[in-house]
Parts: sequence; C-alpha cells; structure tokens
Amino acid sequence: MSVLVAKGIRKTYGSLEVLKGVDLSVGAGETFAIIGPNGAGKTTLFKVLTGEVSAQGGSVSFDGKDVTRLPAFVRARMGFGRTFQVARVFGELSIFTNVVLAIEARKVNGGESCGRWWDWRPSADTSDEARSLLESVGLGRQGDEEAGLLSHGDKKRLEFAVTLAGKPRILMLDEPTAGMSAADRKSTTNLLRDLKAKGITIIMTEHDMDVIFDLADRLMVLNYGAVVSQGDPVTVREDEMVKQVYLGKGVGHA
Ligand SMILES: Nc1ncnc2c1ncn2[C@@H]1O[C@H](COP(=O)(O)OP(=O)(O)OP(=O)(O)O)[C@@H](O)[C@H]1O
Repeated sequence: MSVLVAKGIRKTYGSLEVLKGVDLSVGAGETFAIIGPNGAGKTTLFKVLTGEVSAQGGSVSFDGKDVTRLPAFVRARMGFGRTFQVARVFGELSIFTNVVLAIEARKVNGGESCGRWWDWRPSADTSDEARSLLESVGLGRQGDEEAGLLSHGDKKRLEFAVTLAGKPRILMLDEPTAGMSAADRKSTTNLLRDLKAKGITIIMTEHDMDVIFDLADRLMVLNYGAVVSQGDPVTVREDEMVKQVYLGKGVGHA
C-alpha cells in the first residue's frame, strides 16, 4: 500500500517552472530516492511534499488522506519527519537535551503532560528513550556535549536522533550525507540501512550515487522539473536518458 502519493505537482517561481507535473507514489517501508542535477527541483519537490511550500497545481495524499492544503507542522504531527541539508539543532543545548526536548514535544503533541515548566525535568522514561536514541545514532557517550560544537557529521547524527524522537511514519531526508567525510558517509549509510531494516518509509534526495544505489529500492530522476526516469536502481542506471542528463558515463559521486 502507498503511504505517500503525489499527483501532477506543478510549482513555479515567477516565470520559472520548477516542477512540471510530477507524480510519485511511495510504498510502506520503501526507500525512495529523488535524484537529478543541481537545480532540477529536488528540494522544491521535498518542500511541497512536507508542506513547507505550496504548489500551484497537483495533490499530495498521506495514508489515503488529502494533505495538499495542510501546513508543514500539521503534516509533521501526522508523521512526517524531516532532516535538512544543513542540520538544524539547538546549538547551545547539550546533545541529550536536544533529544529530550524532541521526545517531550512528541508527548505534548500526543496530549501527555510533561510537568510544570518551573521545575521541569525529564521523566525516567524520557531519559531512557533519549539515551537509547543517542546510542542508536552512535552518540551514546557524548550526551553532555554542547550540540553547537559537534562536527558536521555528528550534528547530522544528532538531527537524525531528534527526528526519530518524533516517531515519524515517513522520514524525509534532504541530502543526508551532504558535506560529510568518507567515514561519516559510511556510518550514516549504515544508520540508514538499520532504519530501513526496521521498516520505516524513507524518501531522500542525495548526490552520492554509492549511497543511493546502496539504499534505494526505487529512484526518480528529475531534470528541469520533469521526471526523466523512475524505477529500481538497476533499471535507472541503465537508462540512456539518465546517463545523458545526470550520471554521465560512469556512476560515482555526481
Ligand atoms: N524560493 C525560491 N525562489 C525562486 N527560485 C527558487 C526558489 N527555490 C528554488 N528556486 C529555483 O528553483 C530551481 C530548483 O531548485 P531546487 O533547490 O529545488 O533544486 P535542487 O534539485 O534541489 O538543487 P540542488 O541539488 O542544488 O540542491 C532552481 O533554479 C532554484 O534557483
């Protein structure tokens, strides 16, 4: 069954047609990648799917419900988890507190009380959950460190933990390995493989073809806002049009 379906998405900025009628359908538990050259419209499509920007045409449905007109925060509450090209965390707070706040936010949104603000401290359950999330992203020993001082790769890891704290039904990852060292890219790929194995639905944009071909069940290739090809990695890799517009002769870091 499809979790996320988009039909005929059209988006323009002034006279620039950024998305020209994009259709996609992502199944439960699937890892779906959106790839294409710089400026192809990948991030814009992402933002339309998450509700950060509205499109001029088309529809988006999530779990069979039309969410086209719902803003991003409502879609987030419905189960959209989102990471960004540049990780967004509370830099002045500790790693542990960043995750605790995300867990508490989920609980409050779910109608639970988190105590009085003037003597607030996380419950034992919340603390245990935060520790286990940090463990799962490889930051288990660094909980007390200030988030703003983390390396780029570790900040991304923390952003994953914060996003997972929301218990998303669908994980939207905009270039999860952008700007990472080879070692960080490898550990992030391993982390994503673990999430995939847990059955979480993932939609990602990514320029690193090794990451894409390692993780994606299906790919969509965008060029100038139009879908050039869609299918499993082997089919897309062999597509002559895709080779021309994006992959070139060899497949590597595009
Ligand atoms: N807010 C905006 N206002 C005007 N033009 C925009 C806006 N956002 C994106 N664009 C333009 O839309 C086009 C698609 O941009 P988008 O960021 O979606 O591409 P992309 O495929 O994600 O690129 P990259 O791989 O470089 O991140 C580009 O020409 C970009 O300049």
